[in-house]
Amino acid sequence: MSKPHSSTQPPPMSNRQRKIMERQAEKNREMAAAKRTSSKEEGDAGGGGAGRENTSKRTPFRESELMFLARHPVPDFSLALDFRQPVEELLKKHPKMRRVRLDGGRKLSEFSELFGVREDGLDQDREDFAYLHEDHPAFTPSAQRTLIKGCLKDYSRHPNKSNLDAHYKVPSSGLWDLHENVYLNKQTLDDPSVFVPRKADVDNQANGYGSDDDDDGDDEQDKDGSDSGKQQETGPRPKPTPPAPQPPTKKPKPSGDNNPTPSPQRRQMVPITDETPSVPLNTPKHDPEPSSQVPILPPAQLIRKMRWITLGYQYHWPSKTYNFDQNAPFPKELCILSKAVVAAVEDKESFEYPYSAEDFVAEAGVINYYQLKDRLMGHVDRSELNKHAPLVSFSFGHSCIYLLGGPTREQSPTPILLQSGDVLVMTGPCRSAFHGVPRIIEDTLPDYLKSDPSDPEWDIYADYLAEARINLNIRQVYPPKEPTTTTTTATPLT
Ligand SMILES: O=C(O)CCC(=O)C(=O)O
Ligand SMILES: [Fe+2]
Repeated sequence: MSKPHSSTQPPPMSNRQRKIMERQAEKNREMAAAKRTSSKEEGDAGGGGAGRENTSKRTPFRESELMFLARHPVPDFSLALDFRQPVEELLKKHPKMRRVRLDGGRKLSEFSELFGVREDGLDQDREDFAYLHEDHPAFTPSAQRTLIKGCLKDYSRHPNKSNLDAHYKVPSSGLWDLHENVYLNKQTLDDPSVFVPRKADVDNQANGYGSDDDDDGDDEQDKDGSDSGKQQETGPRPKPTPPAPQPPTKKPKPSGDNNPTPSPQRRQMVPITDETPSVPLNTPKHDPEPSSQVPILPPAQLIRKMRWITLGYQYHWPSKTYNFDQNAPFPKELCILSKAVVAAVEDKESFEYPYSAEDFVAEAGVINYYQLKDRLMGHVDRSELNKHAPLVSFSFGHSCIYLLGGPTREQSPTPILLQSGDVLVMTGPCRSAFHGVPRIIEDTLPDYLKSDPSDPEWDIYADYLAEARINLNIRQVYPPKEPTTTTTTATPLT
């Protein structure tokens, strides 16, 4: 029953009025977000940071970002390269595109059974080309589900770090397990231990959370002034000495300096600029102060605030460099998988920039977790010492628009529709191209990820994916141990 409205209250709105107002509010939010991002970028690039976007100075990359992140009008998603449309149409629509035959190399399924043979027999030609047809995803639905489970449950545990670690004392068993316990009614929200406490509140207290393998290095850092976080076994591969640090063209800002109310780090809002140092610096790496303001949330909500986790050599976002003394064990299946992808595209005649799969070692990875409204602004991944090794990237869940630009933001980017199960390899000059994800596209979750009648455990993952995209990307950090002569032909990458 609706209440009669009093004269002091505004008159009730019609549905139409409400819709118009909501649309306007959304528009205002977008414009404010675009302004914030652009002023951040201008600030980072030393462009004055006036806080206002000078439309005449917008780069083609920025124009493209703005077009795809707009909600009204809805962008024309058909502008994006869709590798699953019939190949003739794809090539006709995008005359600059080439089709690369991969049949000289080994089949992906020889490397990993995650590239298994489809039960429906639709396998012919599947591995012949560097891009894919709708009926021939690189990953079978069940392989995608396996990797998604890995990304959410297994790889997100310590010692791998997540953005939440800066402010929360996440238990060593992982946030997903806690979420699962509540989801499966093994624990209820009446149980205080299901709420992950703030780091600021529990630091220096015996709290039952954390353990040796929960050590994030913060305390060590303060103690001795160096980035001496947890030392991990680095394995049999000797660490090459990193080249002498070069002074950055612009001083990297100390972390958390302009973030008075820290929230779980949103990597999306920290674009990497042209001036980001191209080699890791051996400077102390400071983390933001744990905030006493971050909300205490039920696991189902906190899990949606997880934006990234790092695998292998732990990446330090505030300084955009690696922590070379924090090398978490790299999941073996991901080493095999990424090597298989590099092998599939190695040394083909069509490529001018071969990289030998033998030289490829998966040493670091990032898993990006996107909620539907999230975005990752244009950047170049330039923190790895090895700028020639391909970057191998897997997409799961909702589709996105991926903008692939050139060496500067001046080059107009190519929008690519990345769908669940797609594999993207950035290699050759493309390895140092600007790229970003301005848009996750709603209602694009494939049916096979919405439910799995054969797996009752899948429901919790399906719920999460109903509003999410996951990107797993894998990098080689160091140059190969014994470089082969064929790998050094690439043009220098800035
Ligand atoms: O989400 C993606 O597809 C891209 C992620 C990315 O560029 C990165 O993590 O550096
Ligand atoms: Fe990237």
